[in-house]
Amino acid sequence: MSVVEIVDHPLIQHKISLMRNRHTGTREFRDLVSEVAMLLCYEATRDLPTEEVEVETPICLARTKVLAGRKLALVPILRAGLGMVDGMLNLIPAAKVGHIGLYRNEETLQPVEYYCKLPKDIAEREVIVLDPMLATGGSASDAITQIKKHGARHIKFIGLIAAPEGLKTLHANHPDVDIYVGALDEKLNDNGYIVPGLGDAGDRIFGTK
Ligand SMILES: O=P(O)(O)OC[C@H]1O[C@H](OP(=O)(O)OP(=O)(O)O)[C@H](O)[C@@H]1O
Ligand SMILES: O=c1cc[nH]c(=O)[nH]1
Ligand SMILES: [Mg+2]
Repeated sequence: MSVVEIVDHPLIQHKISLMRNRHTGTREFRDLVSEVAMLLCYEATRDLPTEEVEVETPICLARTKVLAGRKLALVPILRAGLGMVDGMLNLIPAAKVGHIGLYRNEETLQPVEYYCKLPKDIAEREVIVLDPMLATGGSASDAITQIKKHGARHIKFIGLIAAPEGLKTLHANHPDVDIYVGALDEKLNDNGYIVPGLGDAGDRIFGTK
């Protein structure tokens, strides 16, 4: 059974509220994206396997645990997913990073792919796909289909805010993928934006509007 989790930790709720505020500027917004990504990473990596090692502390020899060398890859969906990479790498610095470029056609809301560069050994890695916004779910679904075509079998998705439509579509298209989001919002508006949402995540991260 895959996981679909709304990680409504108080710190995440607080930081997402700051991000929703239209008066929050680019610099603060970017820091918040990174911080929330880090908090969601903590939850999404809870099931990573560990192994026992022996460590010499200043006091004695101790048997203790470290990560059991599972190889990870992060795949941000460009552009907005890029804002989540540094926060994730703070916690899992050994992860490789692939990139998938997608934008939504503003009229049809269908995702259009313009870039794909993944680690060569992606099929052997546990993959975490990153995108702050899960709106219709089309972009995340297409990105994961593309990653599966390259052989990856263990995939998780981390987003900051989801619409019910997006969560449903992603789960229906990829029932094997664990999904972690920081908030589940009310609905999509007629332009496919999440309500109440936070606006266009890419524009707010990069200051393009
Ligand atoms: O679930 P969906 O309906 O597919 O919408 C979500 C997508 O829309 C945004 O990207 P956008 O097209 O604005 O591109 P950008 O990141 O370059 O701004 C967002 O970052 C997701 O990738
Ligand atoms: O609300 C939305 C929907 C799609 N993409 C965004 O950046 N925001
Ligand atoms: Mg955008």
